[in-house]
Amino acid sequence: MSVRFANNNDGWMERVPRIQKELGEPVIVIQHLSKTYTIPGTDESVHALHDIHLAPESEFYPIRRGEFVILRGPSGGGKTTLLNILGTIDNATSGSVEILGEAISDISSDKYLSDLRLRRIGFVFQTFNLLGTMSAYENVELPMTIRGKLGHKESKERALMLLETVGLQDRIAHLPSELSGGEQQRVTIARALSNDPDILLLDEPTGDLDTLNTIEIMNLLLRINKERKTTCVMVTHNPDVECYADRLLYLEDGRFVKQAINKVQTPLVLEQYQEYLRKKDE
Ligand SMILES: Nc1ncnc2c1ncn2[C@@H]1O[C@H](COP(=O)(O)OP(=O)(O)OP(=O)(O)O)[C@@H](O)[C@H]1O
Repeated sequence: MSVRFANNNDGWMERVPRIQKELGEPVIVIQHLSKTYTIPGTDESVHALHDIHLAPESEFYPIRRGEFVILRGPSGGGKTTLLNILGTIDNATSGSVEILGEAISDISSDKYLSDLRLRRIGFVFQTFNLLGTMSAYENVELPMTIRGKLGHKESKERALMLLETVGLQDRIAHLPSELSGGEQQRVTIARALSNDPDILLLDEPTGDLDTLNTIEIMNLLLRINKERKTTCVMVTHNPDVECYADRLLYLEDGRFVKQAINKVQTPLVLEQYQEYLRKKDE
């Protein structure tokens, strides 16, 4: 699909389809973003992203504060690559990336980027990545201890409050190995929220979960997105959770090929969804 450029940036929000929810200012803007991986020891390279945009001038406009965006598309399409670049854990080969009004570039220092990640971006992956020797409570408290902004009492209170938010007030002393997959993912989400990030980046957060836990985790994310206005960018292969997004972006062969808007975010209802899955299997 072609990228349509206007003559200027003025009034781009007028072109954006209206949704029920109020969104804020742009928090992710990318222009001419490309990523090529070179395969070590060979002349071969893989073009994971090709000149993509999330920009005022493009039909794929910037991601705005409070927006819930789901990235979909076939395997190898570039979804994780894009998420890693947005999370500043990988570099673009060319193009520009602006996160929360700050330009990210090759010359951004490691200290600056790690500080940005610690303060303003939360990560949730398919595999829960919890520290196995630490309790749920200690896992959630850790990023606050690393940041060092809160005193011990405040960070303890905040960790307990976050564990309550994700419904794990009765599991605070459990080790990850003593928790179910859904519970571990809740701890990961609580940990990702510990420094009150502006953006949550989620890579297949329900990939390892059953139907009930998928719905519970998606409902939790929806609540966080709406109540805290946390911008969510989530990669998933599950088309059934598209209803949770404000916007769906489809990436194929390293390019955005399609975008769809949900005027209203709609949670799945467990019984109806189970019935739908049963009928689909018949
Ligand atoms: N570290 C790497 N080195 C070389 N090639 C890579 C690397 N990471 C990703 N790629 C390649 O870049 C392309 C995009 O990969 P990416 O993981 O971003 O796709 P994806 O859409 O997330 O796929 P999936 O849905 O299977 O997770 C693929 O062809 C992949 O093989």
